[in-house]
Amino acid sequence: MTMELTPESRLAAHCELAQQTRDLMDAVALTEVKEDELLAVTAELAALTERLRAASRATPLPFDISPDGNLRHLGNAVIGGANPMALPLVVEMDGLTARAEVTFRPLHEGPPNGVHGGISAMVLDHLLGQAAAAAGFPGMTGTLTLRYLRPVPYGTPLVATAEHTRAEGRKSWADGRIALPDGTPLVEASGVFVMPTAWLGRHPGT
Ligand SMILES: CCCCCCCC(=O)SCCNC(=O)CCNC(=O)[C@H](O)C(C)(C)COP(=O)(O)OP(=O)(O)OC[C@H]1O[C@@H](n2cnc3c(N)ncnc32)[C@H](O)[C@@H]1OP(=O)(O)O
Repeated sequence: MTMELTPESRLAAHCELAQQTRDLMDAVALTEVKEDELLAVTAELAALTERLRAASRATPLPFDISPDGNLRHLGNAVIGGANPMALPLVVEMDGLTARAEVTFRPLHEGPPNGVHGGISAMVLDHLLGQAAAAAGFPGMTGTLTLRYLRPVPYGTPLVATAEHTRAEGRKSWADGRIALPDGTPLVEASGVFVMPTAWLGRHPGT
């Protein structure tokens, strides 16, 4: 794991850029402006892309320690504030349960008016993994099993939760779900997380 010391003000500016980019992505997905305007905006964006590429890294921002002392990963595709692909999901621990409020956007459409199943899977993969890690059993996803019970709407506040259930050697298990605020489950997930051999010795008890 690489740790970097980057000034907080620059990281905050990077996160603002990522948020502006998310807003742009939403606007692109929904725009109805005329063709000449599409072409003009495309040209402006191409110029902006080149400005950002003037100084570029090979990989997204790595794990680091935030000023409040917590491990964070601003480049992560699910929780990373500096990654425009990320929702970003804000995961909180409620006892041993990992919990995140999530409102999907039209950008996440799979079936008409619903969220793509792969997007739900991505959120649950992360949340289950974080629950296992918080319980002291970090690992890579080995197997993720999903049960899609009801279509997942976008534009509606939803709640995603996950909890570690058991561990055996390098393997650990977690369950989770995405649900309506009244608890009605929409998607359920179970996952097996395996601590790679290369991680052995880096974590307590391994
Ligand atoms: C806090 C942050 C949370 C982040 C959550 C996000 C998680 C992710 O998205 S991770 C990315 C997606 N996952 C991957 O890329 C994983 C790719 N696969 C791998 O790296 C390896 O195959 C890995 C690590 C899963 C297993 O490799 P390795 O350690 O060599 O396994 P191996 O020694 O053969 O097996 C160890 C045990 O795990 C089991 N196992 C191996 N692979 C799997 C699997 N895919 N599913 C279930 N069990 C498995 C084996 O049966 C064995 O069990 P037992 O000890 O009972 O015999």
